[in-house]
Amino acid sequence: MNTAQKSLRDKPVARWSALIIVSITMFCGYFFTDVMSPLKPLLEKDLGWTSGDYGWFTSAYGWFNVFFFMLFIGGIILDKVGARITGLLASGIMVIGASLKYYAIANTFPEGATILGHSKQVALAALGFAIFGTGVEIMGITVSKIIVRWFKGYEMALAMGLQVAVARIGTLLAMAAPLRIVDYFHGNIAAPLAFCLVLLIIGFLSYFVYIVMDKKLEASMEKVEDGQESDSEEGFSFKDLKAVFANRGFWYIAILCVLFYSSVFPFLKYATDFFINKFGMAPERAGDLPGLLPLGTLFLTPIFGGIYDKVGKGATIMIIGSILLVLIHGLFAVEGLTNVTLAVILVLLLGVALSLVPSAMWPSVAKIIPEKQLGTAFSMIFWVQNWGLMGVPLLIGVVLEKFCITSAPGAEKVTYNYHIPMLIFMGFGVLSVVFAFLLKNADKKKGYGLELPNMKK
Ligand SMILES: NCCCC[C@H](NC(=O)[C@@H](N)CCCCN)C(=O)O
Repeated sequence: MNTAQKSLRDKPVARWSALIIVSITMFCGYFFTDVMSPLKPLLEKDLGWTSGDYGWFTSAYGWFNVFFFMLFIGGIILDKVGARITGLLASGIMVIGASLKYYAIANTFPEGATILGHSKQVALAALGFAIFGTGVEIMGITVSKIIVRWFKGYEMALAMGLQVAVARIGTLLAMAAPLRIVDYFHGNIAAPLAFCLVLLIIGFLSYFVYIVMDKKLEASMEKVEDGQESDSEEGFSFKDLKAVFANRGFWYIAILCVLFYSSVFPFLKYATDFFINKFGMAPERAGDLPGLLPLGTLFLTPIFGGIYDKVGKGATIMIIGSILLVLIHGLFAVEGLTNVTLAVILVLLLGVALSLVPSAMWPSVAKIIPEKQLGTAFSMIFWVQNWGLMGVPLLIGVVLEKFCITSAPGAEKVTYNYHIPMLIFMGFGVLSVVFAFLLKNADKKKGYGLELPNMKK
């Protein structure tokens, strides 16, 4: 009898239950990450923010991750103390950061009070978002490692795809719900944040259930020969870090990651405003259009993940997704193309791209990097990616304010031409294609197995 069968991870109900629990925590995190995006026009109109303020505030998500190496520290903690404590800390940090952001938006501050050249409100909201961003990103690497722990040798890409799909429901709600919630609460712009905060607390509490499951898994793994993978045994070492850095495949995937995501998530931060300005959509409905993007990914990410599990072709999937990005942002950039049906099609296609690349990229990390270095590797990839999540929204905000205003100075409503921002997003797409090809080439030479199925026969 195969003793490996006795581990808890070998029981489908157990591993899928673990996945559901951690997915709920991430869902809440993704909802909060993007909840302010559809509110950009309102922040400008009601609270007097500028595009520059908005870009700066949005970039705060990555501040601590990038400059204080919080992902790196999170990765070390994860590898040292394991997913139980790290996940609890991370989701607690999410709640703290979100509370501060809510406080900033829900209150008014004396006029003229500034911090770092921004109004006190913008600065406090940014600080809250920076704290939250640290928590949600560390939670992201923790969940990645949890999935590998439970699903390696099983439906790993499908599981990662489903987790991301559930998280995308959070993004979907973040696009479609906030303006409706504001409306329902008679123009209270902080109401969507309060709603999200409650969800985050639920996500935090649900993580306690995972902790119980993880303890049981560890106990069951101690009993089997070939599954001795307890958290305490996987310590961080600088040797591991050196090994990760010395791996060319790691760099290709990390650079592809920052380029690809730089043209998707920062785009989402401005998408509502873009559709209002370019396609003339009514502000109350403009959030619905970017909401279509995560909608498609809900179904497609697990489908593409399943294809990768069974058929392989991971590197090719990433190339196709990157090429799609170039086409989509290229068409968005064309001036005069203002047909709403076209916008819907392009957003849906962006959803396809956002399903293709992540469904193949994340499971591929586990093929390039040995499991004991995975915590370190995921944290370093997220660190590289956070430069884009931080820098690109800031860049777009500055570009909009400096070069794209089309309304007369002092006009009640500021309007923008999004041509240059869309060209910037397209540029990231072009570079993604280059790095996706480099990755495929490296796979051929080094034999990572990116074109091979994930599932054991
Ligand atoms: N197993 C890894 C899954 C990562 C999913 C990936 N998330 C990220 O890259 C995060 N670092 C940033 C999320 C920003 C959310 N708006 C994803 O595709 O969502």
